[in-house]
Amino acid sequence: MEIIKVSNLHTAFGDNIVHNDISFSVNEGEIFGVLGGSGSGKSVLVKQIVMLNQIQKGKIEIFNKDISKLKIDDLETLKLNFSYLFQFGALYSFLNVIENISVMLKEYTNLPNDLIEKIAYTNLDIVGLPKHTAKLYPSELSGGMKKRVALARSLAMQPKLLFLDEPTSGLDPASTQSINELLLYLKKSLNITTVIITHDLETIKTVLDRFIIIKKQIIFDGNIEEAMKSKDKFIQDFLTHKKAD
Ligand SMILES: Nc1ncnc2c1ncn2[C@@H]1O[C@H](COP(=O)(O)OP(=O)(O)OP(=O)(O)O)[C@@H](O)[C@H]1O
Repeated sequence: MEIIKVSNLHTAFGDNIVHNDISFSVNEGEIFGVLGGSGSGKSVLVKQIVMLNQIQKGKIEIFNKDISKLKIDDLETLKLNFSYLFQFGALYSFLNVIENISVMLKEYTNLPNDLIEKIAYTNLDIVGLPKHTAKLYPSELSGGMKKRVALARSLAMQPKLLFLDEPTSGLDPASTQSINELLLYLKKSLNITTVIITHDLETIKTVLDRFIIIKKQIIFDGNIEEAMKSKDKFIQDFLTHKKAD
């Protein structure tokens, strides 16, 4: 089942044409990648899907609903179904780990505090962080741990759709691998549909079910095996990192 359907999207800022007739869809339960060189419009595209940026021309449907036609109340309800980790890992420095994980639950639900704490501890465990990290502050965490806390905070709202912008950026290879393993574990255990913007070759090869590569238009839509077989030089260079940035 298609969860997101983007049709004939055009986006331009002045003379700068960023998206020229972009169409693709994301299926339920898959980990879908949005790839492309720097400035190719990945962030703008994802922000349009999560309704942080306006759609200029074209259509985006989520759960079969045209998001530009929804009334404000229906939009707010729809937004509760997804989490967007913009600048993945940005935590509140003055809150400890468990308070950071609880933030959204406190803001968007009327659940009692003891239940919020229980949910927060469950999500701490889901992302593989031991209980004793609960009272630590962000300054006391490694980069990989911060990303896990940010992920736990998003998962606490039980989203059906998760958007991750560069989930492994700034991490060493070992931490990157463990975040990639976590993403695969989450897919298996929670069946969330995930859209990831990434440049990381390991993530592209091991985590993504399917991906698009954009360069004004969609120049590739498929899985890693299909991409590897492509004769297109840009795609080959992209997958060997000659053109990923
Ligand atoms: N509000 C805006 N006003 C004008 N131009 C914008 C605006 N937002 C984005 N752009 C332009 O749109 C293009 C795409 O930007 P975007 O941030 O989506 O790129 P990206 O693919 O995510 O790049 P990167 O990998 O470097 O993060 C860029 O040329 C950028 O300068």
